[in-house]
Amino acid sequence: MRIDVLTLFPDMFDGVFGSSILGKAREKGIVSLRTVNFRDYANNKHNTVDDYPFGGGGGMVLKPEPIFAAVEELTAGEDARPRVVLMCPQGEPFTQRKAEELSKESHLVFVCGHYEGYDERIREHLITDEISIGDYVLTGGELPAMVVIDSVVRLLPGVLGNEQSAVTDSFSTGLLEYPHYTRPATFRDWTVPDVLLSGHHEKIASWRREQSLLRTLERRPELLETADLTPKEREWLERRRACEEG
Ligand SMILES: C[S@@+](CC[C@H](N)C(=O)[O-])C[C@H]1O[C@@H](n2cnc3c(N)ncnc32)[C@H](O)[C@@H]1O
Repeated sequence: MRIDVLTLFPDMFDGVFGSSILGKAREKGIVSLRTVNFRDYANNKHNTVDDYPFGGGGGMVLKPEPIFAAVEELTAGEDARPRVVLMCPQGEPFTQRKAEELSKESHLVFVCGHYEGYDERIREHLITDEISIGDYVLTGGELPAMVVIDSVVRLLPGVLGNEQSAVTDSFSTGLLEYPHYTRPATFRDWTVPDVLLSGHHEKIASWRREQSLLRTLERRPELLETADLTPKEREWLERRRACEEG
């Protein structure tokens, strides 16, 4: 996969793109991660990328020309138009489903906004997706782009080793993940559930599924509405719910 990030602050990505899973994915050649400073595409002698908003008001607005020029150069000659993702607090809330969807693409371009925002024509005529990482406002799109890129790249085949798997991660199954324990089996009188020490794979799998269901019921009950559950599991959850309420 190829990922290009348009930003005015490329240095912000150095540590994140070179460390942990992203660094390894890059070393293995699974992903190419590149930052492009769209100030280099400014079409004026002072390299200005922002201007005052028409109609007045506070804050500066990112101009369309440098961002269009950068995206058009990065995507020139490609048969299919790549996804061009704008980081934006007004965008679609980011989810694991969206990460899965983006991980199927061969080329992604991320556009990081700054200041008050960007000229609306960028949204109307250049962007294919707008993503928000939550209902709060950050200074720029760099941190949100890092969040999205990390969650997409860890889903690419060959990125996660055996020691870590995305398959059972929270949200991948539609549920929250079950609790984990490791050695020692007893720590300060607190013991690990017996079943996990039993070596009985079927019992362990069924305990984990039950814990996943319970945890989701307690913390994110709305996820259960769309989760892939058996009729037996739905009945069991209903009984649990009734017990808790009654
Ligand atoms: C200060 S914000 C602009 C907010 C804008 N005035 C508004 O109210 O919608 C500057 C840039 O940071 C990025 N940004 C801020 N919060 C974000 C969020 N929750 N998700 C994604 N991007 C965000 C966007 O790229 C945005 O253009």
